[in-house]
Amino acid sequence: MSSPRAPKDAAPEHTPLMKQYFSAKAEHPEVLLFFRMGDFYELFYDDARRAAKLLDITLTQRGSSGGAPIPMAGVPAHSHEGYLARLVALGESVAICEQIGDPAQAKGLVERRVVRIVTPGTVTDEALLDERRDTLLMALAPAREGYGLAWADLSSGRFFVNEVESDDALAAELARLEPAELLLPDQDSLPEWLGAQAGVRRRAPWLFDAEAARRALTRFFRVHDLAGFGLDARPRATAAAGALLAYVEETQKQRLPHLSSIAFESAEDGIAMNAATRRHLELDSRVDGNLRHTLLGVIDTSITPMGGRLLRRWLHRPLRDQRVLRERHHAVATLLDTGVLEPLRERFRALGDLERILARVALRSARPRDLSTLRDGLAALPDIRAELSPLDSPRLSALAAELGEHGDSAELLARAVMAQPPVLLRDGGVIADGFDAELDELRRLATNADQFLLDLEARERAATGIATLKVGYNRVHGYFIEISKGQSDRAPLHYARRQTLTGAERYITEELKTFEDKVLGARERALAREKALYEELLDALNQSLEPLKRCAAALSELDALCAFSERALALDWSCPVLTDSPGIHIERGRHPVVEAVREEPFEPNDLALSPERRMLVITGPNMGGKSTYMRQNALIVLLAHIGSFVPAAAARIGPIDRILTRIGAGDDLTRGQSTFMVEMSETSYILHHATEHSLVLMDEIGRGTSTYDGLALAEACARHLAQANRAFTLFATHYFELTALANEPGAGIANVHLDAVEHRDSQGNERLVFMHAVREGPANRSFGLQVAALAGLPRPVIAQAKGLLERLESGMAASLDAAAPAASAAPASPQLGLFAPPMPSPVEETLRGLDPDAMSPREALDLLYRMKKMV
Ligand SMILES: Nc1ncnc2c1ncn2[C@@H]1O[C@H](COP(=O)(O)OP(=O)(O)OP(=O)(O)O)[C@@H](O)[C@H]1O
Repeated sequence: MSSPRAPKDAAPEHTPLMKQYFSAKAEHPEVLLFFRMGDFYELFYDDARRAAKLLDITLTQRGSSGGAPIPMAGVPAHSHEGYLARLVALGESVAICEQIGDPAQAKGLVERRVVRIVTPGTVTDEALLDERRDTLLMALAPAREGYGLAWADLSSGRFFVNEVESDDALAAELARLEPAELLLPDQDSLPEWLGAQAGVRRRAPWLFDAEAARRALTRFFRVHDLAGFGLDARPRATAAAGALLAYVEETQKQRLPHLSSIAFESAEDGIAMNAATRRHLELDSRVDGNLRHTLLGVIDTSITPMGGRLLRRWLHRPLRDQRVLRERHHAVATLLDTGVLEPLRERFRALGDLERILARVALRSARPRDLSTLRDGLAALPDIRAELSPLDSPRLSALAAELGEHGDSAELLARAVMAQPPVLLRDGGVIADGFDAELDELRRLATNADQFLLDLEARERAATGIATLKVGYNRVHGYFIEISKGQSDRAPLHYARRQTLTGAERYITEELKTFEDKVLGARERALAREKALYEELLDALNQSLEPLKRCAAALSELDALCAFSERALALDWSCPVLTDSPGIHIERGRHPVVEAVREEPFEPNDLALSPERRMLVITGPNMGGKSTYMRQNALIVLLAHIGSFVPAAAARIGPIDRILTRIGAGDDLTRGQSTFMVEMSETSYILHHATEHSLVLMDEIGRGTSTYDGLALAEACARHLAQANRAFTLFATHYFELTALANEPGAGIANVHLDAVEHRDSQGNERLVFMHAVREGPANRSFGLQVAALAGLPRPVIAQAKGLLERLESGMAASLDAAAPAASAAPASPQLGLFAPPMPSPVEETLRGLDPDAMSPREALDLLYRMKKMV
């Protein structure tokens, strides 16, 4: 951590300015200190070295203090936001030390104070935030069993808590929420992987004390107890919330009226997905970084950033409550059927990011354009309500009611704020003309001054008859009437001498003095008045903060639901049916992302899973579409559970508690685990967590190790999933042996396959055409060599492989003739069976030919030695 390394014993020799710096730095040793000096924020010592490296700015020196030169780096105050954004993105925190009061008025050193600390999880400045992603601060309170979790989004005011019982559940929550900053108690007992999370900040363990937290929270929220937040008898969550609040208060150093309540978010209410599942299904990220080719990339056509953030939250937390989901589905259908979709979406364009604007209003950092956007947004409300009012949808009606009226705020903003205010309040011109008489007067004075002076000059010339008389101004003496020396004896008596120059005399009159008093500083006073009015405006808006926040939340949800409708219409999706009876039935389902990306038409496929048919073993050629089929079904189930329509002709889905996947592509080798190790730990997670309400995808399990080990593991896992977990499972495999599982009575396992056909094209080249259609029964060929040829393997290698394959297959055929009845499950054209009996070995031949009863002990021992040599 950075700290000034200044010579300690030389402290008395430090300059007063550096003493001021050290005292500020001493309070914030762990973060970079931006020390305001005039038009710059300066960093010193180790902070300067660190910032120079991170920001690629020049490291210089500023004189010396305490007998040593002071390393220094600085950023201009007017453009410091860009630098802050970069530091925060790099996980750094920055304490902002401002000059307090007016430097021009200060006697001696101007006072300086740290006014706030910008940290990755607490930023609220527009420039430092990702528009379409929440920025979360999280605190974690470990208990003897499980953990308490609290997370807050200061840029919206949302504050949640939860409790989890295991490390697995904790990891899943971290993967879902991806906090920008994670507060952990500074103690050794935490699992090692937690410390390796992004954005970890260690805090003193006593900050995570449940009883102290309860007191701090009741004080902060001004409540008697925490029962209203669902926090009574939840010491773990309370401790986490308290630790979070302490950090927020410490860094923000101001009131936080938008943090107005805490909500308990139970993990059981959502369909559980762990980090691997989110990654495998490419919900909102991809290994190649192409975000358009993710599920979110396809479904997010929301208009407002707040709508987009809500959609992402929904996507990461599919719900289990079918009543809520049915209401969303109904709302989406209503928007579609009634033709209000486009007019409504058009209105959303005026809205902007009301949610974050309101947070900045609460934090009093809202800028003029935030207020004009809020004004325009509120002005759009009556039209939005009018579009919604005739609709017959419970959810839409509830949202219309949540919007509220906000006539007072709308009217106030319409009167108070200029049509197009400047970016910053600093130079004024924000408060509209006609809003405040005093401001109008001050502005009139400031702008009319020039004309007044010209008029005065003309009048005085006429009155005195001195044609060279001039009215002027200088900083020291203020306004004056100037008459050349030669004419000065003609100056009227009421002219009071102000200044004598070599060639001229300068005078002041009563009228000019009065004018001067009024005008001098009119601009400054107008600005001060504007700032005061701006603060009053923020006060007034803060009076209505809660209803305004509810309005922004309702608008976000409307935007998200409209995006679902728009997608359903544009992509021809249908409304899923959620039922209480277990099973998943999908007709003509498609993969939303593959379909959007591919130029050729997508082949739709059905899925039927029920309590009697729990597992599908999926076989077929490489490139045949197995992975696509599995993922599309998971995505359809997921979309149905966030309230969206789905890419299928029809879908009927029973209760689902988890989606669990093991899919090979994009294995994360950066975590220092081998491919096989990753495969097995993900499989182990699935076998431990899948229930009879879970949807499990297993893609080519066992491929990461030797063939026999792999097959044995794959079969054992498939059996366990079908018999012990009893999960709804899609099991894609190249191990043909697994197709025999379907023959076991009562196992609930069926075979489906994908196919390809070979044909010669007009040039006589062999071509492989993938059918992409899922059919009942096992596949009969794997086309591995043909796919390898397609991939460009050299012809001699393919030719040699063909020869080897033929030899292996003929060996197989011979052994199959004599083989056990298990082989009867094999198709007419056999694949190579790994567990088929191999050719007899010389040792076996020898054993078969001997008669142990006819051998002496000595002969038996000799034979044993000979056989040992044979193997
Ligand atoms: N139903 C479909 N309709 C059209 N194209 C499809 C369909 N399914 C898959 N595809 C295309 O085929 C490609 C290969 O599919 P996929 O990766 O699912 O095959 P696979 O059987 O899992 O292959 P492997 O066994 O080699 O992993 C996909 O990238 C996609 O472009």
